Amino acid sequence: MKASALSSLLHSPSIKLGLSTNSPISHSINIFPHLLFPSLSLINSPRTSVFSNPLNLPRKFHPSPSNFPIPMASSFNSEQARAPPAIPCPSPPLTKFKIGLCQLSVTADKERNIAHARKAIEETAKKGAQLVVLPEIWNSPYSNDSFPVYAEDIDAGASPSVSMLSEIARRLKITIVGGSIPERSGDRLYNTCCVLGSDGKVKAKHRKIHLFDIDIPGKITFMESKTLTAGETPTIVDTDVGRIGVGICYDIRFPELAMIYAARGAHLLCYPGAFNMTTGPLHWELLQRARAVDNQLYVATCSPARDAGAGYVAWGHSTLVGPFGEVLATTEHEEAIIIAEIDYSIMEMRRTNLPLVKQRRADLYQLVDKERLGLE
Ligand SMILES: NC(=O)CC(=O)C(=O)O
Repeated sequence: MKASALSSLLHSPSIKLGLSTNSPISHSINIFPHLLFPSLSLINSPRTSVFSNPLNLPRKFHPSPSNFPIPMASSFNSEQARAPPAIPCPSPPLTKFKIGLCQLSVTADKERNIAHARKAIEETAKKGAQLVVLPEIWNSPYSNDSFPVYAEDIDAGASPSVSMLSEIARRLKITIVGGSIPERSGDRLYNTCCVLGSDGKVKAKHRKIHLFDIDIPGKITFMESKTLTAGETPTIVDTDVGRIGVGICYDIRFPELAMIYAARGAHLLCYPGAFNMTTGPLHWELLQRARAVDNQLYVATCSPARDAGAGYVAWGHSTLVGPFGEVLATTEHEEAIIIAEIDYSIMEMRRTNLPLVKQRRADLYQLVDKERLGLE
């Protein structure tokens, strides 16, 4: 590369962003020194299929101090590993409380499902739970045929399911992460979770961001995108029991969402979810523990109970995982109410034991929260 071409590249805005560790979006753009200095790296680099080498990067590029200056530990700028910088976890309103996970049976009878959920929430609160979590799609069968039929217009106040949650949250003075229901908004349908505060108000509404489209021939094929529209925003909310990040089922497979919640100061992530008989045994617990241990926070999931005769058979196994990746409470596939204790002082202790936040290498990578940066 000629010196003048190199100079104009280095001074172009995109290259400046790529090289600056202080820029909030610097690491969302991949600029590699060997692309600027091809002679350093292209020696012995055979071209192969774009699939095995999608960025077409040279295969034999070995970063070394001579072509990649290694920063001193003090210049890692770990607080810059999140853009914008992570918000420290706020002091939660309480340190210890009981969470209740209602693994409910779901039928084709919506009125029965609502009455049944009401009873289960009452029972869970009686057992001391200050936070109650419901399953994904608890008022309707989980099927593309059912979603339009069972959908409710939450924003129009025409949702018997959310009205029930609101009434019971206010009466029992508890927080409810209301599983999810099919939501109708104009001509669109969403898979939506409402979080109810102890005053009965809807404090947050999360629309499933990642739609579950799966095709494993002979095992499971399901296309949520046939009927549903994806939500557009992460959802994090301050409640009487701490700062909660919400995802629905398939959302748990995307670590970036959980990382964004952690960077926004979440204490607890709640994922109402209905994994299935193919992916459930292998991935359900693994994903929960991964999200918890990576982010050093609590993760709670709540599934419908299994109905072997249903079109979509849920795995069950609602679970609470602690900030060290430990399973604190779980169940099998039948209907169940799980009561477990959350103690945020343990989370603080784990973060002191293993200070991942301070040890991040902002000089090598960065997570960009586009919503907080106003880049959406
Ligand atoms: N049902 C889902 O949204 C997700 C799921 O079952 C899986 O990811 O597997």
